[in-house]
Amino acid sequence: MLERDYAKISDGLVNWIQNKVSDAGSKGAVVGMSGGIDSSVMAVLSKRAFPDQMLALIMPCQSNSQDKEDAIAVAEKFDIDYEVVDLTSTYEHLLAKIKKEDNKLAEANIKPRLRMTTLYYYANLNNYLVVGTDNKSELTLGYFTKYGDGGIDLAPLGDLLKTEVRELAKMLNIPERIIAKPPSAGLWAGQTDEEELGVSYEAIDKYILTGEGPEKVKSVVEEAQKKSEHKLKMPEIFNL
Ligand SMILES: Nc1ncnc2c1ncn2[C@@H]1O[C@H](COP(=O)(O)OP(=O)(O)OC[C@H]2O[C@@H]([n+]3cccc(C(=O)O)c3)[C@H](O)[C@@H]2O)[C@@H](O)[C@H]1O
Ligand SMILES: Nc1ncnc2c1ncn2[C@@H]1O[C@H](COP(=O)(O)OP(=O)(O)OP(=O)(O)O)[C@@H](O)[C@H]1O
Repeated sequence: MLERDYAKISDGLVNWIQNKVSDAGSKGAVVGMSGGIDSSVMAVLSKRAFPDQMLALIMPCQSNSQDKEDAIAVAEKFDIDYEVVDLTSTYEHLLAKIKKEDNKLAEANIKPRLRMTTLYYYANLNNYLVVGTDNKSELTLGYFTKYGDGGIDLAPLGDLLKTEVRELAKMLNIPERIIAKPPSAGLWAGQTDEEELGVSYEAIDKYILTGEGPEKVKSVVEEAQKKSEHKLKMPEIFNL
């Protein structure tokens, strides 16, 4: 990986978030905290950017209770104002109304979309922006739910690879147990990113950085990238 000055990157990110929020005429930031590394980093940086105008939302949705405890532990360690909004019953109620057949991914993608809806409620209410947590590895692969965790106003970590976010997290003193957790979208019990993708973030990041790596990694990255191009664009418009 590239040698980087993570203290300088952290200061740059804080300054960037402040400028973007101010350019938008907004007053602060709302961040969803999952108990994972990316959102812990973004919550800590947003708190630095807006010490008194930053809210974290912890939104379990049939989630592992340890993740909620981890998110609360980070919020308390860094004195971050947070609310817990449990979306489980909302999710189950909606699914009971609309479900036609079993489809794990179609059902699971509703969870990040309910979180997005909730984040925007608080953003509207407080004149805050929704600060996302997607990193360069996820954006490159399109490994996020369209209009779910991809439905955000700012993507400050979008130029940092997953492995670089880990270095940034260490520099920010994010608790080790969060840094060490296997990355997971938490969409179903036992899901891990690396199992779903079939390759490790180390290998993915090396390939993104250098264009080199085993054939399997190349095909996973290139196919995912091609399949998800639409996720990073505005919807197609029929031009008159
Ligand atoms: N060419 C095209 N042009 C315009 N739109 C197109 C399209 N192809 C599909 N679509 C639309 O996109 C939909 C598919 O995209 P989407 O609904 O996102 O669904 P999809 O990409 O199938 O699933 C989301 C993936 O992201 C992963 N994820 C989700 C959440 C968080 C994280 C994480 O680690 O942080 C990872 C999740 O595990 C899963 O692998 C289609 O149903 C269709 O509506
Ligand atoms: N239970 C949750 N409560 C609040 N926000 C959540 C929750 N789960 C996911 N999110 C939001 O959606 C983003 C995508 O989360 P996800 O769990 O899919 O994996 P991730 O990209 O590995 O992020 P993280 O490392 O923060 O878990 C999170 O970073 C967070 O902002």
